[in-house]
Amino acid sequence: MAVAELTTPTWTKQGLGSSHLSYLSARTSSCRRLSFRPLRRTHSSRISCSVNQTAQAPAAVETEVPKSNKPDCFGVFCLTYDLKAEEETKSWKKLINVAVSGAAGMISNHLLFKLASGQVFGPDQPIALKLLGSERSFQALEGVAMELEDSLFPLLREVQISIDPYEVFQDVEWALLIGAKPRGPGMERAGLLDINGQIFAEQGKALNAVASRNVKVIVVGNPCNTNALICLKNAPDIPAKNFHALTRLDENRAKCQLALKAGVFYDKVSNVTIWGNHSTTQVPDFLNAKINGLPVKEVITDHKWLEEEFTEKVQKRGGVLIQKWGRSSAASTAVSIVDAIKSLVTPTPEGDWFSSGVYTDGNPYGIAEGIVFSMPCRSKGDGDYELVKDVIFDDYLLKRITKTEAELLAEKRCVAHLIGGGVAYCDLPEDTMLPGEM
Ligand SMILES: NC(=O)c1ccc[n+]([C@@H]2O[C@H](COP(=O)([O-])OP(=O)(O)OC[C@H]3O[C@@H](n4cnc5c(N)ncnc54)[C@H](O)[C@@H]3O)[C@@H](O)[C@H]2O)c1
Repeated sequence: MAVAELTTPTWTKQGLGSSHLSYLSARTSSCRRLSFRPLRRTHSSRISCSVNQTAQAPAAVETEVPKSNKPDCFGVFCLTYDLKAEEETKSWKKLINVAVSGAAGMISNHLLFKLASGQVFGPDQPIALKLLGSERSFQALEGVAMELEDSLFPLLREVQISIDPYEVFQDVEWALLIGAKPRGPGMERAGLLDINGQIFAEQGKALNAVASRNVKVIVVGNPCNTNALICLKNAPDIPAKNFHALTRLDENRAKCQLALKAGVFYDKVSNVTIWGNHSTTQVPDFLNAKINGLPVKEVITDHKWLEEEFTEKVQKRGGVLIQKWGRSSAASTAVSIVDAIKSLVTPTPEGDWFSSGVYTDGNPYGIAEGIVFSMPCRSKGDGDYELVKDVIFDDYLLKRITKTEAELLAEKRCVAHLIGGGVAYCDLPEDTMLPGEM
């Protein structure tokens, strides 16, 4: 069934201040009828479907001035615009609440519009966006919300902006945690782990207190694996399995490099795992990866390239991009967040898998427990995942996995004070932040 489509509305200002505009008419693409429910009115007023899109003069409304009963909403999203219950059950799904932190940042500037358009959760999934920013970014956050208003996305039913995670995370089913502090001049990596770790400890506590008990959390802000660990340790009432650290951009970059080397389009590349940390110790796995269903090592016979250049190309991609573009890779990161969500809400194609940084407890590979480590996952499309069992290892792969594992264990020691592990002890061997992601 076609999705309701909001068009140029006839509107009226109702003395509530400039942000309180009331939609009086709307139409659907299939010319169905929508109901409009001004808040605090006793009746729903049914508006006929109209295809007339010429600008109409503002119409006076003679009923009591509607006031929002959604104290935390933004502008036009304080008004309810919903389908009649019986239409809703037939066509649209129940509203989902999605929180995005760092919502005024560069990555979010791409991601939010994908979420609101239906590209991520589907064209029948209405969405409430709850935007978390920092104090410094609050005005920019209002700007973002205004752009969302002006985009007239039919599926976008609510927008809330705040700097308080306890407000923003209320009842959320997805939390996309992008906001983090960049590394300041002279700041050691350990310093960044601590400063951002505190943000994720607080956000973990807030999720634990107010989010849906089955919330899915994707941590993007760096260092994302250890931030995800901190977050999940501070949210003991939410399954640890629900927390992810984003390594999908690395997977996508690895697929692109393999496709380029093999001279095939990237849809022919499958079964690519990124093992470990989202840092320069990450391990893009070419042993288990396939091209046209064949092992990569059979298709790319230049094994020296695979062992010596491929990994570096994946790791340095962000840095090269900054040199060309003058800014970091926000658009492709947003795309990879979309990919990561879609991988959890749609069944994984037969025989394939995707990478995600997930909690290691119970993993079948012998990786140390109690850390967040990127591993190969499959999903039935229900938001959950299972780890893939039928992968192979050789000495080359194991050696590198051990190195990235050691790094994550060192990061864990560094943030012990934030995860209930006693006194922190920081012995990070080297700086392994990915170029371009400070
Ligand atoms: N995992 C990945 O694949 C990947 C890829 C690219 C970037 N990153 C990381 O994502 C993060 C965001 O990148 P960006 O380019 O959007 O940065 P950005 O600086 O453009 O945006 C970050 C936003 O977060 C906000 N913020 C800071 N502290 C906050 C807090 N406590 N709560 C809410 N918001 C807060 C800032 O005000 C800013 O608006 C960085 O840490 C970056 O390193 C991760």
